[in-house]
Amino acid sequence: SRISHHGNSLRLPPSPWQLPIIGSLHHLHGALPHHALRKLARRHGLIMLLKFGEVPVIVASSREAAKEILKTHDAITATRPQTTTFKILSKRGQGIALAPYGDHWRQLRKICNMELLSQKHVQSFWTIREDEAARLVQSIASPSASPMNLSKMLAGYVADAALRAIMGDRLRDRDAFIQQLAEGDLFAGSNDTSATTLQWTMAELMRNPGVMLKLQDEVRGAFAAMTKVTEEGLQSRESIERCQILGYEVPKGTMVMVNAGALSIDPEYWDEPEVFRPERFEDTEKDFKGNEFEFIPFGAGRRICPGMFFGLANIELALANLVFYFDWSLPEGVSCNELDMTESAGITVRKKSDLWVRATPHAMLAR
Ligand code: HEM
Repeated sequence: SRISHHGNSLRLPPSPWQLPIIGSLHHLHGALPHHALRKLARRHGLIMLLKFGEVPVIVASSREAAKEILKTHDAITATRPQTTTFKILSKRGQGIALAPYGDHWRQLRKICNMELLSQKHVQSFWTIREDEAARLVQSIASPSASPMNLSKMLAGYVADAALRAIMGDRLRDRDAFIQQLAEGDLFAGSNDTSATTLQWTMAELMRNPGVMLKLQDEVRGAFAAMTKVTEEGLQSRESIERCQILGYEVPKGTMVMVNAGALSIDPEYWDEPEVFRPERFEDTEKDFKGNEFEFIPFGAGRRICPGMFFGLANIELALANLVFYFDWSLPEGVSCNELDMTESAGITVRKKSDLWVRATPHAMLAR
């Protein structure tokens, strides 16, 4: 369809059919939102215009469109929509992640970048991380005949490591505190993402014993001479001005979404994208830091995740410890191909069911 601007007729992106009040929302009903959006994009194009109720939303599902939004027009699209729902969710824009692009956000972002989440600060928390990783290893090593809920243990590790970095100490009533924090701020972005990444990674490794063995060999080889594993070794935006993306008009105030999940499993850019094959990154220089728009797990542009180094540091150390110290197996009667990999809906796509596994201490733990 077309709109008129100063007498010129401008081309809007294609849209699926809409209903009067709910707009395009019925197209998202019944499936996980990121799956439904990917399916719609296949039918209507790599850039399409939806309506979430009254709110116009541009969804970009190609590398080129993502680049135009997150690089060329980043200053125009870096704000967050201030709809009533967003205001409630963001406690009127006080938390950084949902704050509109402006002075309040700039100040919060500065604190994140210069203080808590700077690479220098993140490095300085290494003793906390090593300490928490050691506690995780100890709790896994405690002898028990029954399988353990690894999802829960990983979530606990991530929360303790983050809390100690932010607050200076572990909390006795951590779980209740997390429940409160999960509603807002910095902390929710930190915990869910890192714990979920670790849980999916371990689940994929359990399903792919060949990859698990390779990773164990690598980590055990690297740390063989040492006594322990050490550190040494979403999104939605809004346009504040009108602009054009791939020749299509994006009117001022349109919500703009880059479907980063769809890009990261698009066969156009990836060979067998749904197969867990970490080796695919061995021979490429592919960057995950917001420069290659088919792979932006931390976003890109002005609103790129400020907690990238913090998250990666926690994830890498925990994963290295898990595969260094233990051999892993599934509970009796569950085979690798039967492992439940169902996703659940949410800002972070969590694993629906917890990961239950058995850990056998590797010989190195005895040293
Ligand atoms: C695996 C771990 C993580 C992943 C995959 C991840 C991913 C993301 C993504 C995709 C965004 C949105 C970027 C955009 O809108 O363009 C984001 C924003 C954000 N993340 Fe993370 N994140 C992770 C860990 C963390 C951690 C550990 C922290 C804090 C300690 C954190 C704090 C934030 C904050 C504050 C924002 C909002 C930034 C803003 O709006 O300016 N994240 N993250």
